[in-house]
Amino acid sequence: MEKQPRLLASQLLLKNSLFEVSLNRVLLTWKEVATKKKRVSGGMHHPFKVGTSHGVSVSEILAVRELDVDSGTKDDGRWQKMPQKSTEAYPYAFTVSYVERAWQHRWRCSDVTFHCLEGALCQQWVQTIREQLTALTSRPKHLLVYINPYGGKQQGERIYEQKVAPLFTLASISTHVIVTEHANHARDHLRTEAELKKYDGVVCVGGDGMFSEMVHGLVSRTQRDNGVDQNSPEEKLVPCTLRIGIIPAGSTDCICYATVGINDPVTSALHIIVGDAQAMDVCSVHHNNTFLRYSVSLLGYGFYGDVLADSERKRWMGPARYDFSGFKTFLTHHYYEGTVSFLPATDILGTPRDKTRCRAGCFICQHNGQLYSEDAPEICETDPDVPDSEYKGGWRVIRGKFLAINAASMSCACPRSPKGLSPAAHLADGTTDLILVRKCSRFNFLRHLLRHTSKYDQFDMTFVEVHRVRRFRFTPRYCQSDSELDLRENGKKLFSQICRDHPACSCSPAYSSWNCDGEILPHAAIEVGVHCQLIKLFARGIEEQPVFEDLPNPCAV
Ligand SMILES: CCCCCCCCCCCCC/C=C/[C@@H](O)[C@H](CO)NC(=O)CCCCCCCCCCCCCCC
Ligand SMILES: Nc1ncnc2c1ncn2[C@@H]1O[C@H](COP(=O)(O)OP(=O)(O)OP(=O)(O)O)[C@@H](O)[C@H]1O
Ligand SMILES: [Ca+2]
Repeated sequence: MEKQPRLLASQLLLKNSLFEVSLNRVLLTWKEVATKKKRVSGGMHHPFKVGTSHGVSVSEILAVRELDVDSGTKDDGRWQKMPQKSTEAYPYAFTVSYVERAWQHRWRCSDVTFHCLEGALCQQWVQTIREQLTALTSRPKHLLVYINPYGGKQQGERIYEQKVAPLFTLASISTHVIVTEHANHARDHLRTEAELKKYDGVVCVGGDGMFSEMVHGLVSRTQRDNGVDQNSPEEKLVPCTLRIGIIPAGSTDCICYATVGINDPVTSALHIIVGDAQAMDVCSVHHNNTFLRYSVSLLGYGFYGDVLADSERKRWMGPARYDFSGFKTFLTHHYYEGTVSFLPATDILGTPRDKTRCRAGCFICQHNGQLYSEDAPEICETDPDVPDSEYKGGWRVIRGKFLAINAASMSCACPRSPKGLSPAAHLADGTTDLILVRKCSRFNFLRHLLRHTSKYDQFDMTFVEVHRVRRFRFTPRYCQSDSELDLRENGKKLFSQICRDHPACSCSPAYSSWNCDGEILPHAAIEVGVHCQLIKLFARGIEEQPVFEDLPNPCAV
């Protein structure tokens, strides 16, 4: 890294030891200096350096405040006990709050207090650090916050008040907080009423369902403001400028997992405060040229659709409903017939079987995002060796009986499956991973499911295939027309009809439902397109390792 000119350097007291403290445009560092004098050549007394350096990136400083040492209080009102020695000899002090990395991608707010000999020096430090922070233009100053009081374990309000609001106050972020009163309250407010010009970002406190509300509100609003028709599946959508923050308080929190690495409210609040940005792909889902919904994580037909449909009736069970319904759906073992057509993404870097993972600063997302913005042609080579598939104008067509059809636009990592449904999927590469699980025995399907929780490859099975695609369509076998909905309402009739027609079948119903990020879609026949980097989150992707490899953890102080 290019050496940055020093802005300030002083010897300050920290926990009764003298430190050489230095600030440049990138780093605040401090290194212990021995207090014992040592005679060196030339007859002068020089302090000799002991201990190791501690450093924090300026971009990860949350706040700085002067301490009123005489009265023994911080200016945030909290009492602080001053060491006797420092109050006598170093009567002025300031505290720097900064991001400290803890276990498993968690971030914590840590404080370090430096004591100065003179008030002017103390003020100079505070002022210079404040100027540095003001220069960080990506940091939000005004946020619009929506809290779902009923998400997950119904702890949204408590989590926000106790863990998040104090951090926003510390970082001088002003908020307008709305506690939602009904489902889609946040979505509709964002889409029609919210004065978005007043804010630097929107935040939701809740689970994936609340995040989905934010996406729908913000994307729809942006298209409306720019005169784009959402109902046209071919339309290129306009990216949203406001970033979205998620304070996790839901049942699955898979967006948090995949974008931050953990579902921890404090960690997410800190990513918002430092003004992180992570672009994300969004899929639009249409039926017969009518817009249905957007999806950012999972579009699942068959297994995950059936799990969701069953679990919706058991919301009272809380997050455990998914395990209960998952077990039940596994036992029912239904398969569904239909045709999947898709446009493979052939011009991009990366495949769903890669060992590399989408991580902070992902090169594949950067590269493919650039390709997408240059409107590279989507050409697909034909592959005559693939059985029961056809090619039509670059599209591949596969007919079959499927236990599950899943499209994962990101890994979908979550506590149930830390590597996710598609471990090598990318957050912002303009593609979704289409996973086809064909009809197989219960035992084999269990093996496939179990591999989501182990190091073994869930795609390395004869009945599973995975394709990285830009668009796809699905048409269920028993319904090629608009009468699909009526038929679905008359499901029982159709079910028995099919069983009469196919006496050897295992009595699978004709239709499943699509699980679209945890919402049931009203149609089985859908068309899906990926919109590369349509939204931005207050996140940076999962960090691979600590930023300062050569410096010890600042929490050592
Ligand atoms: C044997 C254990 C196998 C475990 C395999 C687990 C794979 C789990 C993969 C989870 C992927 C979640 C994708 C996230 C989707 C979100 O947009 C959405 C909204 O929050 N969540 C769900 O739809 C919620 C969907 C929740 C689905 C839970 C499925 C649980 C399956 C349990 C199967 C038990 C079989 C036991 C046989 C003895
Ligand atoms: N005030 C409210 N009353 C009832 N439902 C609400 C309210 N506010 C939001 N919702 C709806 O609650 C649903 C679930 O919320 P949320 O996503 O926060 O939690 P969850 O379902 O427990 O978590 P996950 O989506 O991660 O499984 C959302 O789809 C949202 O539309
Ligand atoms: Ca993607």
